[in-house]
Amino acid sequence: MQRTNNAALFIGLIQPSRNQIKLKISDTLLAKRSTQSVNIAYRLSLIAYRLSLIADQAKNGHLWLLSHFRARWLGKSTPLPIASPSFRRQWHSACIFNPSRNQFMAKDSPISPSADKAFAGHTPMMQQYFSIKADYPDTLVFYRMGDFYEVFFGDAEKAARLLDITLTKRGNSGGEPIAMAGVPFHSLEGYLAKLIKLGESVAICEQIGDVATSKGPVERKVLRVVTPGTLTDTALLSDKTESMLLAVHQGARNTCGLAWLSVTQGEIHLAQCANDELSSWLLRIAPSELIYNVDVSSSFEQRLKAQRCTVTARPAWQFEAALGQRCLLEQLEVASLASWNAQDLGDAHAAASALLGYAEHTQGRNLPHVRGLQVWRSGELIELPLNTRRNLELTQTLRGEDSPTLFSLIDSCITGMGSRALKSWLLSPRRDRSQASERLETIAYLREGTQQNLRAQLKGSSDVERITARIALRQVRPRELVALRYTLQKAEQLVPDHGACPALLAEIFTHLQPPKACEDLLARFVLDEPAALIRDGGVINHSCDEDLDELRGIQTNCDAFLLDLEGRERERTGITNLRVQFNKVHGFYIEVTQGQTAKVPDDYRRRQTLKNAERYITPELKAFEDKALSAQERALAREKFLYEQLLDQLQEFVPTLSRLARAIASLDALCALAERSLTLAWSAPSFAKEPCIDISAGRHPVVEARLAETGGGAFIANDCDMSSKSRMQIITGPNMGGKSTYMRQIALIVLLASMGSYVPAASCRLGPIDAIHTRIGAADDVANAQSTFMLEMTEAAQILHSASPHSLVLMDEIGRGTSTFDGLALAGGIAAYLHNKTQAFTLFATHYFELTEFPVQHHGAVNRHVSAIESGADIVFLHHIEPGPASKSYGIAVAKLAGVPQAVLSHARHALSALEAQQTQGQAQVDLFAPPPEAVITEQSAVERALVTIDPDALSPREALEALYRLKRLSIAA
Ligand SMILES: Nc1ncnc2c1ncn2[C@@H]1O[C@H](COP(=O)(O)OP(=O)(O)OP(=O)(O)O)[C@@H](O)[C@H]1O
Repeated sequence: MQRTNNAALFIGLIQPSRNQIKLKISDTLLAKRSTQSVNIAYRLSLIAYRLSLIADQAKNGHLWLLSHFRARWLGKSTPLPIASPSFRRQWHSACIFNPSRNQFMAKDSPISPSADKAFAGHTPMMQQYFSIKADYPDTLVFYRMGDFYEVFFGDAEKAARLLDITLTKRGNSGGEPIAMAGVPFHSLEGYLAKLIKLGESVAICEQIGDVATSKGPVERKVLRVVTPGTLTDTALLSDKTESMLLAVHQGARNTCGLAWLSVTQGEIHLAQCANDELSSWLLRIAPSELIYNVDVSSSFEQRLKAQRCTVTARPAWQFEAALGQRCLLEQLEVASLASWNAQDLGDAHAAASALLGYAEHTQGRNLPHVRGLQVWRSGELIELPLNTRRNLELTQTLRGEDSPTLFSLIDSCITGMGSRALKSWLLSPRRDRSQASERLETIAYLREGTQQNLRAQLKGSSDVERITARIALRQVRPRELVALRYTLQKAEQLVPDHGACPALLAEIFTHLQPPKACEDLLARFVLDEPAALIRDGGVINHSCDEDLDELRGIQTNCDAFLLDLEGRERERTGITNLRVQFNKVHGFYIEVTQGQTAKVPDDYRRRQTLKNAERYITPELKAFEDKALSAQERALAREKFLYEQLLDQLQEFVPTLSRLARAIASLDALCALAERSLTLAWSAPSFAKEPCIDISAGRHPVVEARLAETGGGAFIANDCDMSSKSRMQIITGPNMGGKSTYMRQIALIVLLASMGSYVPAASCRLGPIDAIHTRIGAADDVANAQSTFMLEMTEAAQILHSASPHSLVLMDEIGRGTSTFDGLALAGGIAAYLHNKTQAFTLFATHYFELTEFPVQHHGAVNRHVSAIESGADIVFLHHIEPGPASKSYGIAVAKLAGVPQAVLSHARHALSALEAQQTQGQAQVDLFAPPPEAVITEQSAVERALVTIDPDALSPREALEALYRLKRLSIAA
């Protein structure tokens, strides 16, 4: 808790926002340590408790103490009465008075009296630093000192290492030189970007007091904490990716509550899931930062820590369902969560309480722009497990690059908002087709020419979504406001020129009405080309404030005034070479050469004597000097004041601007899909109720684009016809023939159709789909101690456990990671399981010829092969999928293509003939797919039969002993 110089005895609950209280108790009051003062403190604490407010200044001073008590009380059913003896006992057992701070502090507070003793020898400024740092023990504290942000001690060493800046030792505090490193204030953003990329968090501590008037160190305060999951600065964020903050709460009975948001978006997301579904949720949300309850089980914690993001434990009291529900109601300004059907999601509410608390803590204020809620339920979305995303190269290539991927191909959005919306559509397709159908209907409409106009008008639009969030958080920069103004002007022209349009588009257009008053306000207040930062001045427009105009007038009229004064003084004194001048050291002065000094009037006061001249000041010039010099400073202060006022006025437009931003994003994404469908000659898919994947002339969009780019020839389109009667394709054919490409293209077409996009095919009819699973290729996961084969089997096991008859499963060369017989046997077993039990739509590519026998006994399976022709020892790939099994594998021909030395090839050919001859001679036919014989069930033994009759709970000790003897006898007899 900050110390306060407030003269009042005490002020309680100064900021009654729901998850922050500032409980200020004046030093003088606490210094008395009287019964009265303690009682007041008790009373305030209790009010805080009764209002169920949570202080977010954990582990420090009173606020920590309150939360600590509160967490304990919550376990009890009755609240403690004011100043009851047990309250007193609790207070004294946990709290200690720290005389050097005039504060009660938690006994284990990092700034307890004992810790304070250690501060005693430090300079006042260092003491201030330590007290601030105590609130942010795990965060780098950037402490503003004039034109620099300084970091000290351990932080300095870390920052110097991470940022490659110089570590120095200066001065002396507490008997030791101070290790420090610093960065200039104007290059803060660059350094922050670097630290955030490395997963660090930074508390920005600014000078908030008046440097001129403060005695001792100027007052400083942490105004915001920049963490990887709560970024708002456009410079630190990727244009096309949201930075998500996720809170995870481990509930009772194997459930988890999830709450997440992007601080720059206006929406909170909630979900509840079973523990074993957590991984797929984490994958889908892809948080940049994850917070969890410090009390979770250690195995749960390990799972969370395995995430590739910043993971932080937060105090248990921050995860509380009742509080979370209240926070949500307040945040959304509603009386009930019923309209989202979210009133019973206790675990998610608990996560939401921590989420909102943490997000507000980092921003240093509440989040007025967050007004939307989206509840996600297991089973609503099509499952896209990690392997599927990776293998299908949806947003990243297998090498980890951003392109060429499916997303990079379809993302022709004009704005960052559009790209982000499109990415989330791609990665969160719904099982229910209504959303996809609406999008398809809109794309069809946009393809009729409208999209070109709209896209042209969207060009140059700014990121309204992020700017709006920054307005709400009062962090917006002047130039962002100008960009917003231009976008609002553009948005006015986005209104459709057509009458009837699809419902989705009509809804988008209703939100595309930019608030005219907001545009006018921006035009009136902000210069067309303002300075980058308000602190530099030159931001507020002319003629919108008289005081500012006057102050600016003084600065601009300075030259004219001085010339005028010079003329008048020359006339008055008769000194023709008299000059009025200015320098930074002495300010304004009148310079008279030594020979003319006798003519100087009485009201001239000497300012400086030079060899050849005297410099004077007059009362009039002094008055002007005061006015001119202070005018600049005052103009700057006035601009800052007016800017704050502007931000106040802009707050009322935040909800409209958020809606506008979402409308622009959706419109942009839909226009991009329309444009892509035209440019890449895609067609509209249709949806069916019965299970089917019926594609004619389907293409792999990324491979096709790549071939076109590199002049690698035309892509060969292929059909796929799967239904409940023909659910499995066994695909064989030469290496490089196109098996993987074919399988992947089917998955991509299914995904594109499910998100509501046109597809790279002549036609596509798609039944219900609940998941896309892939087992394609495998790289050793040495880091996780998994061999290629282990990984292959783990992935196969996951698919066999989770796939359903509505899933699409891609199995590429399963079993190849072990010996031929093991691999073949396993591949046969897996194919049979998928066919008989799972009954998923399965594309099963293999080099085991034996598996081409599979369809003979399994009527839901068919053979397909990729065609190739041999010409001498060479091979030509036709990439065409045809019915029936492949006749040969052409492995040696492909090796030749790859440039394997001739000697190796002849050796291989020779060995191959020998192996084939050996196989045809001595092989008895093995039925690979026959079910295993039933396990022999042996009869129960006498002991086992006797055991069944015993009910241990019903036995007395004596009877138990007798039973034991009886069992022993039976076992000897047997
Ligand atoms: N339908 C197609 N039209 C044109 N080129 C294709 C087609 N399918 C595949 N190719 C080309 O052939 C290359 C190899 O395809 P793919 O990896 O699918 O073969 P594969 O049969 O799975 O090989 P392997 O069995 O060795 O894994 C692709 O990178 C692509 O350049």
